[in-house]
Amino acid sequence: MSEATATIADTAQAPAEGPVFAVKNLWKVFGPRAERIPGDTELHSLSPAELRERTGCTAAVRDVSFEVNKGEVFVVMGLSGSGKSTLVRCLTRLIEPTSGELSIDGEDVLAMDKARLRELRRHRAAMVFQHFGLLPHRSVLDNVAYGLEIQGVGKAERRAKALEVVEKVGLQGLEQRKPGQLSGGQQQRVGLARALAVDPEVLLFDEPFSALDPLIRRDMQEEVVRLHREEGRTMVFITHDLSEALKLGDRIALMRDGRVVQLGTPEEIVGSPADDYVRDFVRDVARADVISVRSAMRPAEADEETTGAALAPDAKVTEAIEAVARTGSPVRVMDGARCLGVVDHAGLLAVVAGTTAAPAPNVPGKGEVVA
Ligand SMILES: Nc1ncnc2c1ncn2[C@@H]1O[C@H](COP(=O)(O)OP(=O)(O)OP(=O)(O)O)[C@@H](O)[C@H]1O
Repeated sequence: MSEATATIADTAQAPAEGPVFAVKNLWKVFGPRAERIPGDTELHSLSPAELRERTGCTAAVRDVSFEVNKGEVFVVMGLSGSGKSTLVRCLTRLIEPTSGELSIDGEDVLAMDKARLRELRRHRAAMVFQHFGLLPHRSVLDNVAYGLEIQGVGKAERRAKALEVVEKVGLQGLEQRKPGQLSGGQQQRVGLARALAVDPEVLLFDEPFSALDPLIRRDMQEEVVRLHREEGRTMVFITHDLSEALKLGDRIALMRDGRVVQLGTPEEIVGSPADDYVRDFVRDVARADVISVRSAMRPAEADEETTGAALAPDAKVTEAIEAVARTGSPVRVMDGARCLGVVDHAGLLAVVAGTTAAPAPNVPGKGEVVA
């Protein structure tokens, strides 16, 4: 008890080095006497339909644990009804978890009072929704400044900040338009700018692009990648779209029936699916776009270390295919001046055919000596 109190008090001064969000054994159960479900292990093995039949309850989030690290894009992916929205809404208690532990920067979210929660949602973890929630009678600029207005920021300051983020998301020139005079993609940019204006520690995206047409959607995904690259802001991104998850995620939590069935990098999920469900999910992914040359290489023979095209260890196999096809020789995988190995025709084909061993997390990496 006292330990928890100390943690909360300490966060005021101590910049957190640990994870941004830490979630442990989190449950959200909807239905009558929901709170009895997490503790009743006999019920845990039931399918959602059996659980509903036996108890009248739906376990939207079942015993989920993970951490979101500072600066990463953490994607929550799964089919409709798998529990993504419920899970992410639990992070700021827009939905009240049934049980488990939840903290942000070491501060217990479940212990927060109303004022602290409001502060959490307004300043620390801003949400970008699929339905942009824009105020129709306000200009773009005023919509963007809205979050600052409710924080009580003065007019001149919020205008300056709003102008800055409007430019950041590529809406300059449209500041005085009303939302109804914008395309769907532009409206989504306003929603994004509004969330960015309050300079939150974490941005939470709830399927923000799923209503957009494919080309605009791609633009917006690139926008997120760019913003992330420029700012390094922590992001939690919900999507049911695998290619979006693979494109944006540093790590992906793949959900099924309220559980996280696999948590890993795109490469781990595609290269070593945890079970048949995940394998089936990723079956049609172009593996060469996701698997890195680090996972496809073999040790270099003596003369191979010094000649031929070179790629960084995280380069994708697609790039190596291009280089091998062009030069006809194996490509060196270089960590700075050090040759970690080479990728040749056989290694590349094995990735494309899906016959490579799973990408091992312990393949030679930075700082390791390669014989
Ligand atoms: N308020 C509620 N009352 C009862 N059941 C709910 C409630 N909200 C969600 N559920 C159920 O919880 C499960 C998870 O829903 P959730 O909306 O989190 O899934 P999702 O993965 O976000 O789906 P989608 O992609 O369709 O938004 C579903 O079975 C849903 O029917």
